[in-house]
Formats: sequence, structure tokens, C-alpha cells
Amino acid sequence: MYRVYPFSALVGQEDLKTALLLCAVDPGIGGLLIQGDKGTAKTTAVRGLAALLEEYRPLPREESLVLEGDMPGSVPLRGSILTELPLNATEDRITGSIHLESILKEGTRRFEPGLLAQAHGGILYVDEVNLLESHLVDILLDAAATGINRVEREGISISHPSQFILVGTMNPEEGDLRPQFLDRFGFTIFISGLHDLEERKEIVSRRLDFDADPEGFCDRWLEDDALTAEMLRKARENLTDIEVPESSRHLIAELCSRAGVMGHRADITLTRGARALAALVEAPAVTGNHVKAMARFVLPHRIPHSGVEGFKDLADRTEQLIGGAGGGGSAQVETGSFVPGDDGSLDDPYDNTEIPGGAAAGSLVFDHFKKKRRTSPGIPQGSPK
Ligand SMILES: Nc1ncnc2c1ncn2[C@@H]1O[C@H](COP(=O)(O)OP(=O)(O)OP(=O)(O)O)[C@@H](O)[C@H]1O
Repeated sequence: MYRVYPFSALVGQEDLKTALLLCAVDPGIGGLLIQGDKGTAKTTAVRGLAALLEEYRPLPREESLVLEGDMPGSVPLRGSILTELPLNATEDRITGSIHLESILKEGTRRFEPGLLAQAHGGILYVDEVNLLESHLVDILLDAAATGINRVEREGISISHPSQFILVGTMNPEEGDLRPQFLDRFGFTIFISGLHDLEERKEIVSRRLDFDADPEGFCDRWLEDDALTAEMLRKARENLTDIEVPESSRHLIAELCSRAGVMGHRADITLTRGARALAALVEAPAVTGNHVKAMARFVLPHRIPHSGVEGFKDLADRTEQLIGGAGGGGSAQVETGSFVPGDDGSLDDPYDNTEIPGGAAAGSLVFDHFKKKRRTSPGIPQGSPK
């Protein structure tokens, strides 16, 4: 059987893994744009997450799609949870079209679903999204934001749900994405290769182990993938119960206003991101630390700039904003109703202690993951990493 390199076996790149998980917790975040170097596990991470979603099914997935409009009915949903969009995809292929053969042969009109139908309930991966024609990017971002694919063509109007996790990649050296498109991607992260020598060696040895014995390698990471899926499932379930207190709302407004972002999309995405992060680390409410961590994913690509500044400069400006926000400190909120686990061994995930400058989202999620793994009865202490 064909095996996929496990999501949990990725070395480091915790922000990348976290950004992907958060988009799975709340696809309404609007998708993730990964900028960065080649060979840094972007595709490996996305395929690993897809395999995890396929195996453990932490997210709801419908069997068929309900069509509305001029051709009401339903079409079966089939295929993989991961839809990869080819760069030569046409608008018809993406949105779906009227099946010509059925008109010619049977004289009836039938809707032929496209990639936006196939992606419903899964991941839509667009490698090198900056090389895609603008009107196609527009269609993808529109569906990602609204969760609906609308086909208005040839005198016909059809719509169907299309909720997916949009993941785009781009290498800025090969061309830019227009600012109006950048703003519509919920998160952007920049990733580069790892410089820690031990981590580099670990990447090679894990890859060679996987290639030599994919089955055995995947078995060793099974428990970690299962735990990640369980965290995802719980976070999805609890998402709308997470409180966003006034102090966090204030911090979000302050950060976005000081960043000088256009409109209010950043405020909304930052709120959704912080809420998804709180859900993933099992906190009952959004704290200042969650907001600050999410500001790094939400603000850099939205800060107005002259065009000469690279992502790194904008990330530095975001750090300055985070450092100076909230009167230089945290968004203080009440400790809420957190009840430690039965064994009392988990730290309070709602810990609102000020972390100077806030912690990285990847650290918050994977520190929590490691604590859970230590206290999960089914997980052997000797599991990898
Ligand atoms: N952090 C990592 N952990 C595990 N494997 C890694 C890591 N970084 C890179 N690799 C390995 O490097 C190889 C390249 O990874 P991958 O194809 O996912 O990169 P990519 O970022 O999608 O590249 P490209 O931009 O060229 O498409 C794979 O064999 C992958 O296993």
C-alpha cells in the first residue's frame, strides 16, 4: 500500500504545522499562504495532514453535495481529501461546468462538478499560486471565504457548498501576488530550511528510514498522528464555545489599527485565528498570548508597504507592534473556568501569564501537545521525538 510521510514526523516547522491545523479547526480563516524556500517540507506537511484527516476523520465530511439554483439535486462526493490544483486548470475545471455530452446525446443539461466540489470538506492545495491567472485566484479566494461555489455562466446559475482548507505556496522570487489577493489569504507564513545541525541530520535520517520501510516508519508515528487528530476533533467541537473577552477584542483592534491594515478583514481573521488557537490548546477563552501569536500569521502580509520591503521586514514590524501593544503587556482576562485534568498533571492552558512579546503559535500548540502526550495512557513514553 502507498504510504504518505506522517504529519507528526516532520522535524521542527512547528509554525507551519500549527497554521495548517488552525485552518482545519476553522476553515473560515480563509486559507494559508506559505512563502519560502524550496525543499522545506511544504508539500510533505500538506500531504501528511491530508493522510491524517483521511485516516482519523476528525472533520465532518459529507457523502454528497447539494446543488441549488437552476439544476437542483445532488452529486456524489468522491476522491481524496486532498485536491491539488494543476497550474493549467481552466475556470470550467475549477468551478464545474455544464456537461456537454449529456446535452448533445440526451438533450438534457447536467452539472459536471469541478475541483471546488471535489475539495469540499478537504484541502485544496495550490502550488505556486502566484503563477496562476488572477481571475482564477479570485474564484478560489472567493469560495474559500464564503464556503460557496457560484457558477453563473451560459445563462445558468448554480451554487453548492465548497468549504475547504485553502493552502497556497509561492516563492516571492518567482513573482508576486497582488496586494488585494494577499489580504484575502487568512494567514501567511514564511518558512526556510532549518539551521540547527541536529535537526538537519534528523530530517535526513527520518527520510531515509521512511523510504526504507514506509510501513514500519508510519506505525511508529501512528500514536502521535492519532493524538493530533483528537486535538483537532475536540477543537472543532469546542470552537464556537470559546469566549473572546473584551480585553482580547481590544488588543486585536489595537494591533490591527496600529498596523495600518486596510478595512477589517485582518481584525476578523485575527479573532478567528486566536479563537481556533485557544480551542486547539483547550483553553476556554482567548488570551493576549493567543492574539499575539496569531498576529504573526495575520498581519505581516497586510501591513501597507512600499513594495521594496520583503516579508522579513514586515515580520520585524509585526514584532515591534506586538511588543508595544496592550500598554506593553498582556490582555488581562479572568482565569475562567478551567478545570485541570483528573490527574492534575496538565498545566493550566488558560495560563494568562504575560509572555514578553508573546510566544510563537507553534510553541504554544506543540508544548500543549507534548504535555498531552506525556499524560495520554495510550502513548508510549518512548515514541519518537
Ligand atoms: N522539516 C522536515 N521534516 C522532514 N522532512 C523534511 C523537512 N524538510 C524537508 N524535508 C524533506 O525534504 C524533501 C523535500 O520536501 P518537500 O517536497 O515537501 O518540499 P517543498 O517545500 O514542497 O518543496 P518545493 O517548494 O520544491 O515544492 C522531502 O523528502 C521531505 O521529507
